[in-house]
Amino acid sequence: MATLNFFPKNSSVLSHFSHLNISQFNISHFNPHFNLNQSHIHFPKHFPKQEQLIPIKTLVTDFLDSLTYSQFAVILLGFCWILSSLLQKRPKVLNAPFHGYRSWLEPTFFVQTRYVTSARKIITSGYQKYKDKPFVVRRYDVDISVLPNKYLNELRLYPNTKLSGVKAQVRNLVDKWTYTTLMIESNLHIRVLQNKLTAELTKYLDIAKTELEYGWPLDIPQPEGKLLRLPFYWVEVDIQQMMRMLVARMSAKIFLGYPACRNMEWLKLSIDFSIDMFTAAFMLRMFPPWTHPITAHLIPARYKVKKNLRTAEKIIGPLMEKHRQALAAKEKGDDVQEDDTLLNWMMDNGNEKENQLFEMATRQSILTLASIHTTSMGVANMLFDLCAHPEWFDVLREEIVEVLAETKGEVKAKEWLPRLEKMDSFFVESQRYNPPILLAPQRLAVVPITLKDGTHIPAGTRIACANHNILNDPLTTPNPDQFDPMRSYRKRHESGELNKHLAGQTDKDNLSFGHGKQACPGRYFAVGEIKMILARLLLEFEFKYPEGKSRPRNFYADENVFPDPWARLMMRKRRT
Ligand code: HEM
Repeated sequence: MATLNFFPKNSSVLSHFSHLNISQFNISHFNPHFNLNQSHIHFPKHFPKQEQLIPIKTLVTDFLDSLTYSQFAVILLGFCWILSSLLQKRPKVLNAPFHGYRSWLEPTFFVQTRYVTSARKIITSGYQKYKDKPFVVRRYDVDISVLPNKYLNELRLYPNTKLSGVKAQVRNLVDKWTYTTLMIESNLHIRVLQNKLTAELTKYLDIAKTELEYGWPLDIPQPEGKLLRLPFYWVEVDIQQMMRMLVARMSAKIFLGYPACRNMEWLKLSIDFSIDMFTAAFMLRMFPPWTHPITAHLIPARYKVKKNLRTAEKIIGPLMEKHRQALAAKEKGDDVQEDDTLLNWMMDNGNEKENQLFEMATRQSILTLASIHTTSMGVANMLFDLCAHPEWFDVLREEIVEVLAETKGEVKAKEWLPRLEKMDSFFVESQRYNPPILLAPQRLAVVPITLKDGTHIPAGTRIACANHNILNDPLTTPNPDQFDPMRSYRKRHESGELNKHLAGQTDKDNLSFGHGKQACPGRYFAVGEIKMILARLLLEFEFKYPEGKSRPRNFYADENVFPDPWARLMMRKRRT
């Protein structure tokens, strides 16, 4: 086997190191509790003499000589990895303590590795320990300074040029290698949600409903189903996948219109894109940025992202061309009928660059990333919670029947949406237990910021709030361990604040959709979709857990949360 012959025996290479002063290394990176200046740490007054180093030197040379080229390459890469971690700038809130170390001896790499699966434990113990003070958790790629929510009212006044949500998001996606940089360059995808979708919410919910009706017999098994047949006895189903399909159809209808919303290639893409993008970014974050030019090419999920984007171009291109032709025909005075799609609005309101095919196709794909899994998880989690607390099925069903009676079967979202108050309250409670993320909102400090009480946030610092812990703090939610789905319903009616405590509204205690001007711009549409799907499911079907199963546990990948992908439910058609 070929081995490396590094140093001729008795070479003087090692003696070159004897002049180095150990304190030049940033040992605190390995463990921040390790302070070279602490008086209880003693170093010998003199470094060993050259003759004393000879046995070590022989050992090292023998070791290096025995290595194969590939072993050496792995060791070299590991060395560079550690070195670059030491040199990488990881700004944090000044004087905020690091949290998550098991002892002062534990290397940072171990803490970062534990964060991948134990972020919940680390953040929760930090929240309990520091409560009113900032602390720092360590992810492979970034240190996140977790701030108490007492700062939120002050922080929300900073514009996104100083505290940026989108920059935090694209860093999470490792933008340079996942084609998401365009989210920073233009906010067209946010403007369309704020100025068009939310401004005309009930109109778009009604449009989405037509697609729900189309997809219902295709995605939800039923006795007279076209593809899937559900007899009147119990059948085990993958409820999460069903919900993803329905939500993908509804989103496609409002974004791209007919017939693209029936294009299976687009529907598949809009479900897969999030998974591929998340996996690619998650893998990339494990490696230091200087390795990305190499590692990015070794990550299969990134190729899938690329492939998805090529497919998106293939589908979006003809739609853009069609709209351009329609505009030209309208200018000539022709009467042209078009679907009222968000894509058309984006084309009409976007500049030349935003209207380039690659940009538009990527932006549409990013919108699927933000909207489909989050919303479908919302419905699936409500069903999981209902099956764990089945006494609430009838309460929600009664409300739906009442609303249908009150509105005389009116199907317009404007009528039914605000009346499903108990379902709204149930969703808020379900989200309290099952947030999609443990640290929200996340912001990147673009400039240095000093808060009123002197807390200093250097430029480049990632800050966030422990949304899940805040909402589950007894000070925010009395008896937080009790699943009480009518909490916000009672709050509204007891205080007379009928327009408050609703799903989708954010405040400093409820950050499930983020906070401030940069809060989720699709949240009201998401809540409407969730209510629309759940109401129909509850009216037509019964649900329960398979024999011996109970509420599935949540999985964690860094601070992201998702329900057990293998969880199943039993469903059967209701005999009404
Ligand atoms: C239950 C469903 C959803 C949940 C839980 C959710 C949650 C969130 C959260 C926590 C944020 C970060 C906000 C912040 O930093 O303050 C966010 C951002 C965002 N969401 Fe949602 N979301 C949902 C549905 C949707 C839908 C349906 C859409 C699109 C129609 C959407 C589009 C976006 C976009 C574009 C952003 C980025 C905003 C920005 O960069 O300023 N979301 N969402």
